[in-house]
Amino acid sequence: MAAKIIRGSEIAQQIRVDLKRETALLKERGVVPGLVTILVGQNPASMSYVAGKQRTAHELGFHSVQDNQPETISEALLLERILQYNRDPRIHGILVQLPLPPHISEQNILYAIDPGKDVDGFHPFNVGKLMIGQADFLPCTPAGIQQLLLRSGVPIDGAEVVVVGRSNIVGKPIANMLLQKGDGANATVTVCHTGTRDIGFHTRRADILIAAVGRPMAITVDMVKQGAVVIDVGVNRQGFTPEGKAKLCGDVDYEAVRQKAGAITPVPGGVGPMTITMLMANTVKAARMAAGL
Ligand SMILES: Nc1nc(=O)c2c([nH]1)NC[C@@H]1CN(c3ccc(C(=O)N[C@@H](CCC(=O)O)C(=O)O)cc3)C=[N+]21
Repeated sequence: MAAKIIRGSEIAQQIRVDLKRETALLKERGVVPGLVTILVGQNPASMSYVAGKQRTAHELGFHSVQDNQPETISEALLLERILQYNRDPRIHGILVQLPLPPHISEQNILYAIDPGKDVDGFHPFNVGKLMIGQADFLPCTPAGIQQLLLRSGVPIDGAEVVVVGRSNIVGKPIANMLLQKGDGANATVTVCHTGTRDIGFHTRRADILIAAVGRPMAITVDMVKQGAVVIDVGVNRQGFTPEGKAKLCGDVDYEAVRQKAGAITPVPGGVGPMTITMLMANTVKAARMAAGL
């Protein structure tokens, strides 16, 4: 039987309805969630992501600021802008779109963001809190994955989860989150990476397989257990649609794997829309925290 399709775009929409209501209630108390997205340079993919974030922030009624900086901006000037947003009481969330140009140290930038405004959850303080199960801000893509699983009724407690990929923004945090004690977690987690001897050996044991590799067709049907839940985090651009837009595909051989999996997320329309929505959820949370609510 073909897999159930986990529609991230629909689940994201449901969460946005709640966030919009919560934003309206906050506004009645004089608090308007404020988000700045800082984009350095003109990478087309980054421009499209940041536009999606701004559009969503507007829809929810946020105070939203798009700060575009030239590719040539110095690290010192970018740091200065961040410190300015750290002090700005209208701004509750600061997102610096990654990747940054090679002359700017990502680490220096991420360390400069006020941890209380770090809605990406990338500051080492927030990474550490996540590790000990006390996160204020879960990183957006892992938070989106967890919500997809929870809201699709996928059992996580006791499940064998295999994560393929060990990035700081997806692989490592989702592995940590699903490993925690408590609801929406308590899984047995394996993390595979480019140094893993036989990735298929591990993935075939997975009840929940999370692909965050960054390469099309990295997960083939022979690597998936019958009935497994497959979460595809890949956003790869391959060719163009007839309308001339970049065509997206994930890390999973979708057409083949959907015949074998129990459930699967599509690309687009799976994890991506959830990532943006969790950014909005974190911004609402940052605004509540700043107001002492
Ligand atoms: N500081 C920082 N924070 C991020 O959260 C961050 C980042 N840098 N750099 C790049 C990655 C990637 N990312 C995506 C967000 C939304 C979609 C998304 O909405 N995708 C849609 C399609 C969008 C399209 O058509 O281009 C979908 O999958 O349906 C994808 C990818 C956030 N990232």
